[in-house]
Amino acid sequence: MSTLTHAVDFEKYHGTGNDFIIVDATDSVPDRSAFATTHCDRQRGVGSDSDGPTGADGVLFLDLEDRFSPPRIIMTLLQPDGSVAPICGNGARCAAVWAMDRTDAEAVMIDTQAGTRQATRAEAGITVEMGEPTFDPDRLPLAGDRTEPLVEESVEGLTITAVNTGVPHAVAFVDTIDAVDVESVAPAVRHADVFPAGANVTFAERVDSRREGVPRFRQRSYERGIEGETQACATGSVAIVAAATRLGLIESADTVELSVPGGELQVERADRGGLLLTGAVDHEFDGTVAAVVDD
Ligand SMILES: N[C@@H](CCC[C@H](N)C(=O)O)C(=O)O
Repeated sequence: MSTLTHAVDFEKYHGTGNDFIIVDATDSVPDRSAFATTHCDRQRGVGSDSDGPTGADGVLFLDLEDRFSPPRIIMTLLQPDGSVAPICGNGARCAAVWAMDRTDAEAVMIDTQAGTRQATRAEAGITVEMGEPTFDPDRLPLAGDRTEPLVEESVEGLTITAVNTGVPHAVAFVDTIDAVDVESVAPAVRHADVFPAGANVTFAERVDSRREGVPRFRQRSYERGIEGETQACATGSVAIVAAATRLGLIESADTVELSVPGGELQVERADRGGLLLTGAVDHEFDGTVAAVVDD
């Protein structure tokens, strides 16, 4: 057997700092996990001619089916550790722009392992359906035969509420988010026995509203699969809104603003149920990298 390499074109996008390498899924990448681990590396991964390596938070393999109206995309997110994430809210927004630029459509349907989500162009970027969060222990999942949701319990010394927003999140409300040493505190919770599939760990601080009647939180998230803090995490933003609503910290969430390290996100309740997330998307650069093919 010989080892060959095959050139793969990519485009690099970010949604409020959560950044992704986008590859057309019709391009042959036999080992997607290895491809993601290699090219997401922050020191040696993809980069632009001017800035050198940037790496990424993941690789989105997108299969565009433009015979449908609205066009559909089958989205598969490979993370830097080689795992597949069922959904990614910021990735979905990037995928939507990628598809809209190819089709001139203003709306697309995105098929993910967590369900189909519609994305539409909005004044502040892209709005994507995020579905209905659940606290159900079986659907999180939580370990054992637990029947009660995990709400404001101490796990590894951190008081958290567990919610699944397409992926599992442990949400901790804190007084001063800048004082949290995320990289020290989060890993034990992310790997806690109560989360058999692991969990993302999202910290939230309630801050003064900028718009009357619109609650506002600052957010920092430590992501499973990246094993570090990211600039934004959309499923985490939705998790904060769901947990804050359940705990009575906010009234029924018509609109909530989230300030993340990479920018601003907004969560709203959708007319047809579930939550919507809106935020900006930027196209960074394009390039070509190698995928290994065993012959
Ligand atoms: N960054 C994402 C979430 C990606 C999935 C997550 N790391 C997991 O493995 O659960 C977002 O914007 O939602």
